Amino acid sequence: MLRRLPGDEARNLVSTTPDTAVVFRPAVMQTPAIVTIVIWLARLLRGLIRTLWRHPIACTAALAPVVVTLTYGWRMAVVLAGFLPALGLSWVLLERDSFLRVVGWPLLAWWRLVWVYRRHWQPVMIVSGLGRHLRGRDYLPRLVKVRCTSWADLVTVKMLNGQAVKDWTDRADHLAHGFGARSCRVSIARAGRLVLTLPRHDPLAEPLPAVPIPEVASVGAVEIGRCEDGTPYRLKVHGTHVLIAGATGAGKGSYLWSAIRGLLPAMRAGLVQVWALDPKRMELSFGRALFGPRYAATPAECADLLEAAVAVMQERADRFGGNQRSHTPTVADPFVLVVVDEVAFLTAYQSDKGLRERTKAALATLTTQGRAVGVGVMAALQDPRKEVMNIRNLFPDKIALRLDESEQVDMVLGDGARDRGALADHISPVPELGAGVGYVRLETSPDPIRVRAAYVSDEDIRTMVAIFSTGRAGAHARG
Ligand SMILES: Nc1ncnc2c1ncn2[C@@H]1O[C@H](COP(=O)(O)OP(=O)(O)OP(=O)(O)O)[C@@H](O)[C@H]1O
Repeated sequence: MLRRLPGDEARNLVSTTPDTAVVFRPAVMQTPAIVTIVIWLARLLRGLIRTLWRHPIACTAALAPVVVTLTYGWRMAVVLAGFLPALGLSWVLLERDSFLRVVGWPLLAWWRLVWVYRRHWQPVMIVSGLGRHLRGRDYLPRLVKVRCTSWADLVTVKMLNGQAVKDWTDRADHLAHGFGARSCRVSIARAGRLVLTLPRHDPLAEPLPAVPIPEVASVGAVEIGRCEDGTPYRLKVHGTHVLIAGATGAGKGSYLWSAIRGLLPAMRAGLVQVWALDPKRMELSFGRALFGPRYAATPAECADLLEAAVAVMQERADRFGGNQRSHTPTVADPFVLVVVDEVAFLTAYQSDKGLRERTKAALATLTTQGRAVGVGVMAALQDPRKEVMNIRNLFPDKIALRLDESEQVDMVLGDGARDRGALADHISPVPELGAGVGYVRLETSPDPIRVRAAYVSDEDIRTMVAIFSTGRAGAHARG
């Protein structure tokens, strides 16, 4: 008690047992001044060593002028003060990335630590309920360190003993606005430690032009757009099935077309076939020449085409059985990607029950058995409810674009995805800002990542058709 209560507060604490006149008053011992001074000096020393250890660059920048002045006189300090900015400027101009990595981001991190996070830590923790103020003392989670990247602050915190990750994910909004960020994503660093990702600006706010068509035929992961950290976003299509959910105008088309664009050289080489189901006739019909006879628009044609894909799948399964367990695309056995725009129209909205059941059965068969024999499904839909799409869990990879309701996020990405920062219901409905922006949760990681697909314009699709039919890849590859 003596250690925990500041000043003489302990002296005023009295307690009684109920219904008696017995009074307990704690004994207060005066600590000798020398002990207090030694403790404060030890703390000061510890603080200094910790600051030097954690912020070597900032400390060097602050101490160097003093050391130079004391050692070589003030003239040398002035000469260096004029020389160093020129050196720094040359470094920035010649090697910007290394300058930012070594000097820029650590300095910014130090500034943000002092000016934003330390300054607001106590009030934000207390008001959000993540810290407690008990009997004159603050019990706060520990702010361990701040790192800066080009677009976000990564704040490592040590939770209070007894706190759960959910306590933090539930307060992501408090944290974001408390520290002046648009959003806050919570991920686990290790037991008891979390990393809060607080964006300083949105690197995906500008639409991206279509990704150049690859030079080489490949069935590997296709570049679709960009991730929030600026790295290319590559979507695996071979050996999986992909479901893309988003409200009308969310930009589902740009995912379908970017995937087809990335596969174009492989389509020309005969290693990939794209089978297109276009019940709305507004999306895939634009590049119809790419699909040849494997294009369907009416519900009956769609059911027939899906059953044809099932037949290919079963024929391959019979042939491969006992010989090979995975598929390598060849001209004889190309990778078949069945692309379905607005799959709910076929599985829920169409009136013909017979066709509906045939479609559902074929889709379920393809998504459960297709990936090992080189048949994949990439489907887009607006409404992710189970009544509309009861096989959504058969798609290993899912992408949530702008959604109308917060509950729909977990329906698409799985339980807890929204708590972990997949705020698909907050994506802007303004096409320039939000179309093509989405959250992806990969099989290997529970933390959703924010991405934006490149926009494939009508002109880009026309170019793709020209390349595919005339073979002028080189002329248009960067088009
Ligand atoms: N990746 C993108 N980047 C920027 N703008 C985009 C992107 N994708 C689409 N848009 C814009 O948003 C509009 C709607 O896109 P799109 O038709 O692909 O949405 P959708 O989700 O397929 O909608 P619907 O379900 O109604 O067909 C496009 O006309 C375009 O202007």
